Amino acid sequence: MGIVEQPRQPTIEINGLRFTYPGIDGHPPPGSKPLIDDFSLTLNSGERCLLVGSNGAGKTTILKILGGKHMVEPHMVRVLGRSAFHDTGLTASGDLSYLGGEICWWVVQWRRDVAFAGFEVPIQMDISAEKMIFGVAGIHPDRRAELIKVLDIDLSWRLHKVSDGQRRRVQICMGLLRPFKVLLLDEITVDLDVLARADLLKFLRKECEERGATIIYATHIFDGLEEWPTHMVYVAHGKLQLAMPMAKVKQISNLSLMRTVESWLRKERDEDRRKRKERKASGLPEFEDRLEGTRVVGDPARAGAQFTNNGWAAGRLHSTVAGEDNFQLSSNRVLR
Ligand SMILES: Nc1ncnc2c1ncn2[C@@H]1O[C@H](COP(=O)(O)OP(=O)(O)OP(=O)(O)O)[C@@H](O)[C@H]1O
Repeated sequence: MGIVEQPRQPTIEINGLRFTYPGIDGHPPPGSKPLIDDFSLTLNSGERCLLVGSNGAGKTTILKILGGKHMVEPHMVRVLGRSAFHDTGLTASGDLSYLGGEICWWVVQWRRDVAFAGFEVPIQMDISAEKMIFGVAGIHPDRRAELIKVLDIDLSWRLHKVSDGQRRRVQICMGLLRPFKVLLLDEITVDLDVLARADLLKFLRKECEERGATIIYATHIFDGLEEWPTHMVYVAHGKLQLAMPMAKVKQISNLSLMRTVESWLRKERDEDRRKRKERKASGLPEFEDRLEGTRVVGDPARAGAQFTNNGWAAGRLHSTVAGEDNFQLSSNRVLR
């Protein structure tokens, strides 16, 4: 099938998003500053957007909000014109799909730790890849066959015996079986070998070009990504720093994608260090906005995360990075 010119319709609309993780009482801790603040972005059908930023910048949080996993006011986030949190039909229908780095429920379910002679012994249920993949009802056989081929899955794999990368391939296949309209990828390719990753990226690109799907992909791995995205979004401290088409990124930086992102993060880190030094010199605590004493709810895997959040400081980057004047800050909510 050839490339079809897709009509430009916003599939993802983020309007002045603000978000703070709730404390133990389900409300943001008093006096806390929002983790995500004044974040606006619009993406259209067919666009593939790379979401980049340093560790703790807020990428996963943004993707989870878009995926309907955290509640925000309905007008702040619209996916296919609907509120992802309030309209559960979006994910139930498969139109919106979120694939995160976390091991999903069925991986956890077949590994249960049992007490045996005083030790915690993991027992694993013996399930085949075939049973998992063919267990999903209502999938077009051609799409299923294509994904099995793209991800090079051996249907006879017993999932308790395969490698992490092989298990991840099955997880990704399950997540892509239904023909999504919006796909949110939170670095899911770390375990994949170079061939599996390249073939998956090619498949995802085709999904956008032929079916008009929209993809946001948060990653720290830029190998083989040079020609993949149509747009780039850079987030720092929960704020949008840059949102632009890839062609423009290439205009403002003649470095490779990885070196370009590296230069942005280096500038950001240098600026953070400078601000901390200034605070310290003026007798203030080096880190702003400590959230000690709050408890985290909603995501047990992150239960300790609040204690590493001390470096979070409000405020947009004041210096610009590669491309200086070409930088478009969060007022530029539409990517062109
Ligand atoms: N459930 C939670 N409760 C409280 N704070 C959280 C929770 N999850 C994440 N955070 C904090 O929110 C901030 C942003 O985290 P997030 O996971 O969104 O960052 P990220 O950009 O995806 O980082 P990375 O590149 O390391 O994956 C971090 O400072 C983190 O400590």
